[in-house]
Amino acid sequence: MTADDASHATHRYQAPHITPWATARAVAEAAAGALPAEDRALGDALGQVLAEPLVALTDLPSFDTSAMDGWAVSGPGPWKLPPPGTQDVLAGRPGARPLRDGRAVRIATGAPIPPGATAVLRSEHGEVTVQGELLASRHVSHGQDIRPRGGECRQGDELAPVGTLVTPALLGLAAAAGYDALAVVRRPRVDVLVLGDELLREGLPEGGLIRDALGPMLGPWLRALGAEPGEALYVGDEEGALREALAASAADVVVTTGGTASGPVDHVHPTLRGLGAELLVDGVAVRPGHPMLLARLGSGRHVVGLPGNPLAAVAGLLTLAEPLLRALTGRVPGAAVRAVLAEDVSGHPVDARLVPVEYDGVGRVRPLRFHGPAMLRGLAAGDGMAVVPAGGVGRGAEVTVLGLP
Ligand SMILES: Nc1nc2c(c(=O)[nH]1)N[C@H]1C(S)=C(S)[C@@H](COP(=O)(O)OP(=O)(O)OC[C@H]3O[C@@H](n4cnc5c(N)ncnc54)[C@H](O)[C@@H]3O)O[C@H]1N2
Ligand code: MOO
Repeated sequence: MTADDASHATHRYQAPHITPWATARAVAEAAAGALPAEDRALGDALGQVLAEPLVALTDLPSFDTSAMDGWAVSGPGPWKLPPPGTQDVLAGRPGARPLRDGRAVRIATGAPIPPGATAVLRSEHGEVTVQGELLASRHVSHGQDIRPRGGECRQGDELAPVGTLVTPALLGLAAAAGYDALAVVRRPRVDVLVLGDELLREGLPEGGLIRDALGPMLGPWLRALGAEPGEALYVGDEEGALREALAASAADVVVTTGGTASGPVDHVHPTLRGLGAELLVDGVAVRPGHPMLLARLGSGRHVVGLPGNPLAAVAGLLTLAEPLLRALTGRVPGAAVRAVLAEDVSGHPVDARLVPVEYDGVGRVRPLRFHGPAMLRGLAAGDGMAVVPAGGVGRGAEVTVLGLP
């Protein structure tokens, strides 16, 4: 044995260590911290996470405003109206003239309340007499249907803390509060390397070749997890191809598919070994997907090795890529979703199982057929993946359900 062989023999890769499923997720989440902040225009920030608190840049509303179409009135009625042809008070038009006691003026929803107005009378609650006087058909209380300046927030109020996911609703709030851009955590760049000479990128499977199911699935899935995925890159099974592809990538995370097992062309372990990578997780006690791995390259970048069987790859995505990307994107974990099983689900004797499930409409989940490691049919019909502990669980038991994008 040469010195080089000896170092390999004692290296951690040579002693496969199966990590419990929950531990693997915790290791992946702890493997990285949030990436630096960047400014993004509102239109480009969806799905990123606030790197700074959202602080109101203005009072909201920023002026006293009418909540209804009708008349701005001053004091108790009846009220005198301005002569016909006088300008109404409309939304977006500044400079409403002051209203004296006993006077009223027509006003639109969202228009600034004229100085001196004490309430808004809704159009359906007022009547104009032939003498041109406005009468109310019901009592008008002081301040009625006036939205006061600052009723929602004052300038400087914190509207959302650091770590908040930028949703469509948050974009609307940010715009209302005066923002054109947001400081958000940069999206991790992820390269997807699809391994395998047997894969076709279009057309029908033939002659022992099959369609690549992972390239088309992983990009959108990674984007939903907050990443910026590149185009899938196809890496042949020849010696050295994976090493070159890893060396050429400048991404924060490289996700590989296939080649994690110990077949003759399974290059992931030997390549990582050759690069001196640190294996943080090397095999997980979960079915499908147990050959999945997580490694850190010398540059500090991470490699998530997903098994080639498509449902096993999804198990690896949910177990390792999701927590790692959650850490890199600064997302806070949502509350675990728990649901009651509508049917018994058999378990693996020692490993956890991830089983595609659908909601049954009354808050329970039922396992789906076509859940074999090489199948996506159950998953594509599903609402989530139930985590079934070793030994299985009976109908009526509660399980954790991992959501799908
Ligand atoms: N002797 C053993 N053999 C295998 C073991 C084992 O423990 N001992 N584990 C099995 C399990 S479990 C899995 S999962 C696979 C993992 O294999 P790899 O990650 O090395 O993946 P491949 O061998 O490259 O492919 C497995 C399977 O998946 C198909 N595949 C691969 N890529 C794609 C793709 N992009 N789209 C669709 N299908 C894909 C590939 O054709 C193979 O059929 O190893 C088992 N073997
Ligand atoms: O567990 Mo493999 O990951 O069954 O397909």
